[in-house]
Amino acid sequence: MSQQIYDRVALIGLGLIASSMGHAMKKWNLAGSVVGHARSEETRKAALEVGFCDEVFDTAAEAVKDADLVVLAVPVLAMGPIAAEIRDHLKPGATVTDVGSVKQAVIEAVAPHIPEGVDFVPGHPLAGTEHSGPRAGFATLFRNRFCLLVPGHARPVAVERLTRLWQGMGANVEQMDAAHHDRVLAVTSHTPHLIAYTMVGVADHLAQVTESEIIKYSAAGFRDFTRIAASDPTMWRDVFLTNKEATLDILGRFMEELFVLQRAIRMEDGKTLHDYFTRTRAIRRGIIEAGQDTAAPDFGRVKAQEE
Ligand SMILES: NC(=O)c1ccc[n+]([C@@H]2O[C@H](COP(=O)([O-])OP(=O)(O)OC[C@H]3O[C@@H](n4cnc5c(N)ncnc54)[C@H](O)[C@@H]3O)[C@@H](O)[C@H]2O)c1
Ligand SMILES: O=C(O)C(=O)C[C@]1(C(=O)O)C=C[C@@H](O)C=C1
Repeated sequence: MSQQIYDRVALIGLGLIASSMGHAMKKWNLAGSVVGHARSEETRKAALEVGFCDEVFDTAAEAVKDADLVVLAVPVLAMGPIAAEIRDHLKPGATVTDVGSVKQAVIEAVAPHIPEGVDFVPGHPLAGTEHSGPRAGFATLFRNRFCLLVPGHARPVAVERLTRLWQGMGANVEQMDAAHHDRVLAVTSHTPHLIAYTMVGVADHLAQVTESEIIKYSAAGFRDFTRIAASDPTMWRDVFLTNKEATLDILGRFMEELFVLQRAIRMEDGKTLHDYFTRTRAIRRGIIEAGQDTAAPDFGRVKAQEE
């Protein structure tokens, strides 16, 4: 049985990530109580019904009162206004964190509202699904996934405590600076999502392929694209608007490579295609091998948490 790390945790925004955190904190007894706020009554009711919140509040200001940890789990562009709303209601000594997919923009928007005596430790769990809302969460979402923390000026004791919470939820925690985070994520998450959205859009626009054919003949690769392209539109709109430069840079490089392959196909240059695919296959194998070494399930710890 894990040890409680916070007495009271307030989740602001009760969607996939917040509900998964709530479930995980309850399952492994990491918080004395979990309270929450969502704008809609329907979402607040769902959070109580599903059981990942003990109490819900109509406003974020009420929810954060007395909380030791406040988790901002709303779309990236909503973080700043929420921080402004809660600033005068935070408990002295509390920690504020967020789970946004972009870090520099969140820090710029939130940090100015963090009062003296409160620590801000931005974070980002590298785990998700294409589903959203309070019924989408599950306790094991973060298990064996990375959670990146960007501690900035936060006190080490606050960073260490939040690290223990994420570890308790099964994540491997690492620290990174915000600019590097945004660049890495532009490569590994943001641009791939944009490509998936585009590919599904292209298929949709092809007049000669009817919708039923797309579904009927959907091969595994395309189905994976449709899964990714089903992700929440508000969340991803905010990601691209706030990680603009890094995404545009990676997208530019992507298009350069695409033109190389396009030319190789037109010129029937099989060697270029074969060499390219050999290189990418090695990258995929490297990721899997790295997973076996570093990000592989720590069965001992997970088992201990389950007991
Ligand atoms: N879904 C993923 O794969 C994933 C993974 C890691 C991090 N994130 C990040 O986590 C955060 C939450 O994402 P999620 O997947 O849980 O989303 P979600 O859509 O499931 O939930 C978001 C919640 O925020 C609320 N909300 C939306 N706009 C709001 C506003 N203006 N003011 C107040 N509340 C608002 C929604 O009603 C909902 O309760 C985002 O910042 C996202 O970038 C998402
Ligand atoms: O698995 C998925 O559905 C995801 O897209 C999760 C994913 C990712 O790109 O890996 C999406 C956004 C995040 O900020 C973190 C994780």
